[in-house]
Amino acid sequence: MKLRFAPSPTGLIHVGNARQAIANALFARRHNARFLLRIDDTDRGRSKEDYVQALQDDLRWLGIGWDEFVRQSDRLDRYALAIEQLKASGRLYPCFESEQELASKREARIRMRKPPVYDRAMLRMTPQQRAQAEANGKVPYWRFRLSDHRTVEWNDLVMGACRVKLPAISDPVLVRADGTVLYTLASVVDDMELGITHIIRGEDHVTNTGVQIDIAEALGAKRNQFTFAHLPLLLDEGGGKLSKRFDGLSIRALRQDGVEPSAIVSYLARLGSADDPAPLSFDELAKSYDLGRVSRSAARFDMRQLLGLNRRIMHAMPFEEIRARLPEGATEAFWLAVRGNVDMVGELRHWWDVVAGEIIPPVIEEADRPYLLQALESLPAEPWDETTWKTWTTAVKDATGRTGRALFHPLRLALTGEDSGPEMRDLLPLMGRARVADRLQIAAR
Ligand SMILES: Nc1ncnc2c1ncn2[C@@H]1O[C@H](COP(=O)(O)OP(=O)(O)OP(=O)(O)O)[C@@H](O)[C@H]1O
Repeated sequence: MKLRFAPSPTGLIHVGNARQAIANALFARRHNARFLLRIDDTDRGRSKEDYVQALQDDLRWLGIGWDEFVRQSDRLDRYALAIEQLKASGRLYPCFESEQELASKREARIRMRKPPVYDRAMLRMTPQQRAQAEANGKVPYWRFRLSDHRTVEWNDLVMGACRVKLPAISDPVLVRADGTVLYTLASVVDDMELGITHIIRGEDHVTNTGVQIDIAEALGAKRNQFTFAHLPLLLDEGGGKLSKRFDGLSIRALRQDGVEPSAIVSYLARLGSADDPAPLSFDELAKSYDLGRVSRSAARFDMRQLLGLNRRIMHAMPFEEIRARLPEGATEAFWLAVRGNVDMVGELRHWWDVVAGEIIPPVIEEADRPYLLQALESLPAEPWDETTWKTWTTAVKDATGRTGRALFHPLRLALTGEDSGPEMRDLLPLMGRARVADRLQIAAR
């Protein structure tokens, strides 16, 4: 068995693309299959080298590796051979109509209430007419002649029984006038020659699949040579289509925000499936990965759910795993104190400033200011440990008669600048007496 993920390097990969990469990688791991990363860069105008690098970095960062790597731009000679084969068998035919001519034909068909399918006029062209067109300086592009009357059927691992009626589709252009090949053909040639057995991709390719099965068979593929799985598209939070052109939900942006790769993988692996997203390792996810449990309707990306998963992963993360990404000087005690209160790594800086740096002095209610100075008088001498907060607040309670929120809240606010956060019991020894005394005085002003 062999699978492939085949992105086009036309932008930063987003969570929708990543969902396909993850589905392929998990399925490959589950079935001990080979996994190929194929760069679909036949569109030279839109493909960028920087994106080829970026998508590999993003996949590696997600923990997705591959056994083989190919680029379509290195395989142009293979496509040229396939083109010759299809020309020789009469399945590729030259066309000369301009965009404008095609558009007016389409409009005419729509007016006549006929489906706007290409009428194959060029198939009826005589050799003399063709010679005449070329003599006039026209260079043909080439369409694939789809099988007549055929309905292509396959049993999709996600969508179930699928059918694509070829007569309802225009013969696809496979070679442009400048001789460059289109993705539709290049992809088929690669899948056949590189031994791909399972094609997992987005639902946007369902029609392509009907066409590509017909092309593959014209090139000698067996019936049902490939097994297909089309995953529904992932929509953004507003229900819109994700695009590489807007990078808000790119893997790169989530990484920069400090979201954990394992949270993204866990979330996308199970989003829109019968299994609830859970913080699992890649191997654990692979063990139970089942395309039959993926829903057939579009899934919607939900940032809150992803952050919820991220939070769960961070809460359980040992110090050694996070160490390199903590603010400089941060200790294990700091990590254990704050990890229950952060959604993302990016928020750690703030809590490090709270215990070891500066905070913006909070605004304290007038009535609480003298209270803070009273509390300062009861502040125990160092050394401090996790019992200090209790000892101190008990003394403050006895001295002031305050209890509950009136006792604790002004102290938390004065010391951290926040209404809530990690346990004060844990923060206090990290702050140290001098910083605590200082903050009480500043807040009481
Ligand atoms: N919103 C989406 N949800 C799920 N899968 C998607 C989504 N958009 C694209 N894909 C899938 O991502 C894989 C990589 O495709 P590709 O790189 O062509 O992505 P694309 O976002 O459609 O690119 P482009 O915008 O450059 O056309 C394909 O399997 C495609 O079906």
